[in-house]
Amino acid sequence: MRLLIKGATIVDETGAVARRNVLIQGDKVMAIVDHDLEPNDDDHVIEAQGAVLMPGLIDVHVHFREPGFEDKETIATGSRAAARGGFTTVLAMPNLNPVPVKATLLRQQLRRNEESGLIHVKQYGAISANLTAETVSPIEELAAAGAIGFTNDGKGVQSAATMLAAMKAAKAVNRPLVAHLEDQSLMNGGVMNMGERADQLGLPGADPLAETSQLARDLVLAQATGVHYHVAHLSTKVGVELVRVAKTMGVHVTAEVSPHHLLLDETDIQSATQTNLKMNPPLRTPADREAVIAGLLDGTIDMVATDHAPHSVADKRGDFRTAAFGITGLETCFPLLYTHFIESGLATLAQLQQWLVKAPASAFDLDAPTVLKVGMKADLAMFDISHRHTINANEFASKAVNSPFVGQTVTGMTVLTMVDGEIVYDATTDNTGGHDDNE
Ligand SMILES: NC(=O)N[C@@H](CC(=O)O)C(=O)O
Ligand SMILES: [Zn+2]
Ligand SMILES: [Zn+2]
Repeated sequence: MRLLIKGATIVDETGAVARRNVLIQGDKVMAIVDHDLEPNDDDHVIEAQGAVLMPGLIDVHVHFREPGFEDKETIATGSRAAARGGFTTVLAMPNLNPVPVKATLLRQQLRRNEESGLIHVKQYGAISANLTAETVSPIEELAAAGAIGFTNDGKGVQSAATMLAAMKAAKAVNRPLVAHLEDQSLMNGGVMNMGERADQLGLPGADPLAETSQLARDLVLAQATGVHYHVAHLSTKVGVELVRVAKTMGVHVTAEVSPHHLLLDETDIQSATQTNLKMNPPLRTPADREAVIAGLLDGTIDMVATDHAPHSVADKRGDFRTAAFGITGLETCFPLLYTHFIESGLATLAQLQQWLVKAPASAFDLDAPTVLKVGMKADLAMFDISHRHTINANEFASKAVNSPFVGQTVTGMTVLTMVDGEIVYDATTDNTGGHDDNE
């Protein structure tokens, strides 16, 4: 069977926006034309009516929780959430139980991802055992087993010697080293950003120097080793400045920012019970938020990654002192960015495609399509950008509902997601959600 998508809005190879008819056969895009295509009798025809068709989105930072924490999310539910968000490739974090810290575990994990994943689920290996050990894991073996990169996400690498050894090993196998920046000695048991807001709420604040001092250290180590160093969830103004300077110094550094650090800051926290505003790194100041926006727009920050961090309702219960760190992101990313960056006129559709497709694919050397063209693998997502809706936790395909964006009205909705030419999400038959109102 062939799939004919009529009247889709695309960003073509030159970056121009055009209206096209797109023919998909097997796992490939066979034709992209501006004239009518006569469908065969058994062709599946979809009227796009101007919906935006792009290569499937790529998220280099997700938590799928399986094995170890299946009450929060599984590979099946996480990848359904990804498909519903228009993502066709994700890179899954290793804060699992067991942590994939040797080749046998990594291979098992890749098998799980392959068997249960509705989309392409790549896997990071851990820098060290338990995400905290000072001895670096067997990175060469893990790379040979298929690790896409290395990180202890969830924990900062406390020792410079450990980080240096990890970078040397990652450089030797030509895989990226991804850093969750958190110097434990500067955290003060913080549950939000240190400063006036934390004081007003009477909550312990984490010093932003925990991020920036470790970043400064790592950039120096990255320069010395030549490793590809990738900054996870960059959240501070000084951090953006450090990355900017490092790039001019020739350090091989890339950086991601999360939608929530672009769109929220600590002033959004009105009460300690709003636990869906609790995550690591914490929401920072308005000046930090402005700086990460500017950094994304000027290319200092390369890409957006959601840090999809599902937690159960029980884990997010209580207040900032007790609730788990982290929020979901896969199902709200596109509409939030579309609404606040494209519709508002701050950026173009081509830039959005850069942040969510091209930059992640190129930084992590992924075999994913990055531009809509004939012959491309049919990993595709289509978004209705005339559709406005209010984000509703009941509709999430994720097991989790811990999103601070529930209740916000946004523009843009995934209508179709395809992986290798197979439809993995279709809004017209979407019945993935199933959360009770009072969950
Ligand atoms: N971002 C978070 O607040 N939490 C993440 C861990 C992480 O990304 O550091 C999680 O695994 O829940
Ligand atoms: Zn992290
Ligand atoms: Zn994370």
